[in-house]
Amino acid sequence: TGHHWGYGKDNGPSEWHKDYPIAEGNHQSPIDIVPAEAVFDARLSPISLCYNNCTSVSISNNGHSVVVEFTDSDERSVIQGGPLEDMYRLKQFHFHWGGKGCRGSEHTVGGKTYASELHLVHWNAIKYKSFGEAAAAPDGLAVLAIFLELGDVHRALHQITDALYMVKFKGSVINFKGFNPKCLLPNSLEYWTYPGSLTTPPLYESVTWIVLKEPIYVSDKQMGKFRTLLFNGEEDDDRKHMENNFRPPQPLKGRTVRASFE
Ligand SMILES: CN(C)c1nnc([C@H](N)S(N)(=O)=O)s1
Ligand SMILES: [Zn+2]
Repeated sequence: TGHHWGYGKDNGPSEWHKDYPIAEGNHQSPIDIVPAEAVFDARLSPISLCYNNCTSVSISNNGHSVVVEFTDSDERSVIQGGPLEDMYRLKQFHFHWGGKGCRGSEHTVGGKTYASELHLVHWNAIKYKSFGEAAAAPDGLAVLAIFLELGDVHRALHQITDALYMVKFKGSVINFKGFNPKCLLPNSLEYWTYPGSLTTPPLYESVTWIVLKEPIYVSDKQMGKFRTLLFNGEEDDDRKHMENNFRPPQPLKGRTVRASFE
């Protein structure tokens, strides 16, 4: 039904402000991170990720990305520390990527784009009772962003890319238990952090972004499997490969980006 947001010419990021005026707000994401302008903050403690007995539930194609959902009814997979005052529960992770061989990340670093960007989305379960409630609060969400750079094959990512053929169409969901996202982390947890928003509608300005400096490396073949996903549902004859599902950088509007490292 009706006109829905997406990444095409008629419903893409430049059009979103019509249905979501906050798109032109002062705390929008992603942004271009300029390392030389980031402020080192010695008070920033290390990020603490406790994903040990995390509980993935499913992997699905929501028509915008491929999403791995987690049970967020307890404290089994949480992030804390760093710029965060409270403990945030992992709800889901998903990716943004480009077309063959070209840019696909949402955040950029001094104008450099990466092939893809992984977002681990968490919500503040200390202060709020649900993701929806948290999503409406400035300190409600925390998204950990990890860049994917083209290089050698990433062994752990195979668990994800080998499942993609089963969620080819929008609306497909399959069981995906026992996946622990800590296998997708780079060696260093050094990061930049700034106050921003969801990068897809409803674009709520409720996200503390934590962007890791060190990328993980994945092969072009693995990235190619993301592009076999489709934006459309099985019944839709108008087949469109899922690619370039990223929002370009938005104005910084005077925000300070802090760095956990010198
Ligand atoms: C409702 N949830 C979990 C999300 N809503 N928008 C999301 C965006 N994909 S992002 N990129 O995480 O801001 S994630
Ligand atoms: Zn995202």
